[in-house]
Amino acid sequence: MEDVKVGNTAGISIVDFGGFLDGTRKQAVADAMVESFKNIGFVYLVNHGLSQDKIDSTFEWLKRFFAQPTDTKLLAPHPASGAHHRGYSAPGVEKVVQNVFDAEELVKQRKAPDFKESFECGREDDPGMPNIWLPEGVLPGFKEACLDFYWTCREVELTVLRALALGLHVPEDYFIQYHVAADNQLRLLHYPSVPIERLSNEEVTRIGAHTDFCSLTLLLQDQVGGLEVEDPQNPGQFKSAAPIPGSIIVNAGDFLMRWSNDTIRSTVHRVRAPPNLRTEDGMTPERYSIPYDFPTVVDCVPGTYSEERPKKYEPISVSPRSNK
Ligand SMILES: O=C(O)CCC(=O)C(=O)O
Ligand SMILES: [Fe+2]
Repeated sequence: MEDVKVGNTAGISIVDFGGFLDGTRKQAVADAMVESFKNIGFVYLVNHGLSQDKIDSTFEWLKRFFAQPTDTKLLAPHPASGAHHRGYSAPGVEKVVQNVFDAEELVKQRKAPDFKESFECGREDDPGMPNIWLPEGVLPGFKEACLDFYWTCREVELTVLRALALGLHVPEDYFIQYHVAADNQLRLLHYPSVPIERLSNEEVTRIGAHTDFCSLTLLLQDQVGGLEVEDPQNPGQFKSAAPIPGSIIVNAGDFLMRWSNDTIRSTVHRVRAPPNLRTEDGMTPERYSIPYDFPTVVDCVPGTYSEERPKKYEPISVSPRSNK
C-alpha cells in the first residue's frame, strides 16, 4: 500500500489514484483511501483523472460569476425556503451549523454570519429541484460550464464509489446502486476578503464547524488555504488541510459513517483565516472552493417487492444541505 500513499498532511493521506484508474493497483489504492477515511474521514487524491484544465477553467467561471454585480447575481436567487438548494445566496444569508436545534442558540450563532456567497446547481432534469440560472444572455457560457463540470465530477464520483466498495470488501458496484439518480449538488463558493481581526474575534466566520450530510464530498479548493479538519485524537482541535496543487480532497459524510457502522469517520471541518497569514492591510485574501456532494437514495432492496407486493415505501433521498 505504501507506494500508492505518496504523502500525508495533517494526518490525511495523499493517495495516488492513478493505480486505480489504470487497473494496476486497484486494491492497494482502495485500501489506502479507505484507511484514510477510517483514520480521519478525509483523503487527498492525486492523478484522479479530473483534468487540470477543466478545474482551472471552472475556477475562472466561478470568479467571473462572483465578480458580477449583486443585482445580476440575484437574477438567479436561491429560494428563501431551506429545501430548494439552487441558485445564488448572498454573503451572510446561509449559516452552516452543526446539530444546533435550539432556537435561542440559533439566533446567537446567526449573529456571526458565514461571510461567503454561493451558487448551487444540479442536473437539469431533476423535477424535484429545478436549477435556477441567470436569464438568457447574462454571462453566456456560465450555465454550460457548470453543467459540464457537474457531469465531469459525476465520472469521478462513480470511480471513487467503486474504490470505496473495494476498500470495504463489498462488490465494486455496491455503492453505485445507491447513487444511480445522480442527484448531486455542485456548489460554487466565494469567501470575500475580510479583515483578519473580524475572523479571529469570530465576529464573522467563513464556514462554521460542521460535518457533511451526504455520503461523500469531492472538494476542490484554490491555493489560499483556511480549511481545517478536527483532529480525531484531540476533539476540539483542528489541523490545517492545506491546499495541495493538482489534488482533490474527498471527505466522508454522515451517511457513509452510518453505513460503515462508524468505521469511517464523518469528520467536523470548517474554514477559517489561512494559517501564518502575513498581509500589509490586515485583510484575509478572498478564497474560492467547489464542493460536490453525493446524496444517496435508500430504496427497497430488489427482490423484496413485486407487482403483487408493491413497494410500501418510496425511495428517500439523503440530500446535501438538508440539515443546514
Ligand atoms: O470551502 C471549503 O473548503 C469547505 C466547504 C465545505 O465544507 C462545505 O461546503 O461543506
Ligand atoms: Fe463541508
